[in-house]
Amino acid sequence: MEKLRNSLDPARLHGDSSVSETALELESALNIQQNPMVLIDRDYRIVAANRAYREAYGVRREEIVGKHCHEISHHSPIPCHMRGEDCPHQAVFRTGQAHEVRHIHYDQNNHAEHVRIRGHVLHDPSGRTYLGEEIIRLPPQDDAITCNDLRMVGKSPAFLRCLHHLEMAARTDASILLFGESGVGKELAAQAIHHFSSRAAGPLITVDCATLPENLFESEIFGHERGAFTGCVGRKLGLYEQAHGGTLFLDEVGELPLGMQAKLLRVLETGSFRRLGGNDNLRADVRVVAATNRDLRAMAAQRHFREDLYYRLAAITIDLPPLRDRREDIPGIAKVLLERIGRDWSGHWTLSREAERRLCAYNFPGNVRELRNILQKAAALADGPIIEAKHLEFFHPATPESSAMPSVPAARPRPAPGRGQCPADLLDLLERFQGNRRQVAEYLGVSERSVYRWLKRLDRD
Ligand SMILES: Nc1ncnc2c1ncn2[C@@H]1O[C@H](COP(=O)(O)OP(=O)(O)OP(=O)(O)O)[C@@H](O)[C@H]1O
Repeated sequence: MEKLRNSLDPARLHGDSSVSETALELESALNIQQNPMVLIDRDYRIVAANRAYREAYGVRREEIVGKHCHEISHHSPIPCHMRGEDCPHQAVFRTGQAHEVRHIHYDQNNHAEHVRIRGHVLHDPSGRTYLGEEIIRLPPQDDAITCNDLRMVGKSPAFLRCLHHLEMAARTDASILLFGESGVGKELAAQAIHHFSSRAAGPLITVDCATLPENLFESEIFGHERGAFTGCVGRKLGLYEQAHGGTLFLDEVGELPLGMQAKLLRVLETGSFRRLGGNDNLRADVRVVAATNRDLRAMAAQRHFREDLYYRLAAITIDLPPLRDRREDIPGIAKVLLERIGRDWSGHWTLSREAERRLCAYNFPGNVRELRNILQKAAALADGPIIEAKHLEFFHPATPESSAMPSVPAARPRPAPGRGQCPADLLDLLERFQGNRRQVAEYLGVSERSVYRWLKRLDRD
């Protein structure tokens, strides 16, 4: 870096005559780096690039020096932060701090690859700042995170920004609150955090707060000793203790009744607990990730959620964008979901161009879960391997062009299904009520917890 710094002589860099000579000198300094590296000025112009960079992107020196970085790596006429991406250039020149992001870069043949970019801050002798971008190329299988055969797919700026936040947050040991609509991928995001964290080799334990019965809360979370209550045989480790050395995922934390919130807060604050019927104060080393589709701050203002618990859970908050705000991801996710359906049903389906266009225009109130539902039905209806537009059944065929959503039919309560039974058309109802589980529950005359439990079961089937 020192050699590089010395080469950054402003008189030579910005003088007319010796730019290429200086670029060559800088380039030889950059060649010390094995990873592709490029030096960029405040105006997004490439000042020099090392050999590894030129080879990775299939470009000659004369083709890139003096060009805008976004033209070369993103094939875009505008800087990537203007397209919604987290841009190291912005961060370095605004804050003067090093910055790391995950992006998709394109080579000369328009081949996309996932990269991690480390943006270093460099100063020339007169104090002028430059961005030194070191590019770490990620292996192809890293374009999706594989967790228990579930893949988190996407390449839109909104998705990449979210993925980047998940990765950065995962590296800390702080508690993380994931916020997003139903079906948007919060559980997958929690798995991704665990996977990226230093606790990845430890357990990931999920607590479905929406379905945990109040009377079993303590024994489920803290465990119990033998004979702690009538009918209790043997000792049981609680979920909190089981998560020792790993991550505890509190799904649907907004559904937790106030009484349980107080008990949860106590263990999160002290890190210590007792099994039911036990006398020992035990400790577990646990990182907490929570998820909700509720506005917990508004709930706290109405005293439906404890404010102190909110702050304990939300050291870092990450919003997961709804699918309609990242439409570019729809074809890629649909492809992966169809592959999965094909594996499960021993078949093979792809989308016709028109079917893909229709999907990309749809609003998806139920997000990725709804997309999967639509594709499953379409695969069942298709009489060959190609899914046509006519096979796609939308409850809300609203498109961005006709953005007014048709109103939801009047929610006259329907007789509840058999006790504990999941109605066959649950996913259709979810679509009809625009992903609103509370309205589905009211319509069915069951608790929201039941709807949540059925949905989770469907995800696992
Ligand atoms: N980016 C993605 N790529 C591929 N599949 C996804 C993605 N996001 C979500 N899914 C799939 O969509 C379904 C719903 O995801 P998930 O259960 O994580 O959503 P959620 O936000 O936790 O929903 P809820 O709030 O209703 O619990 C799952 O089958 C999941 O595998």
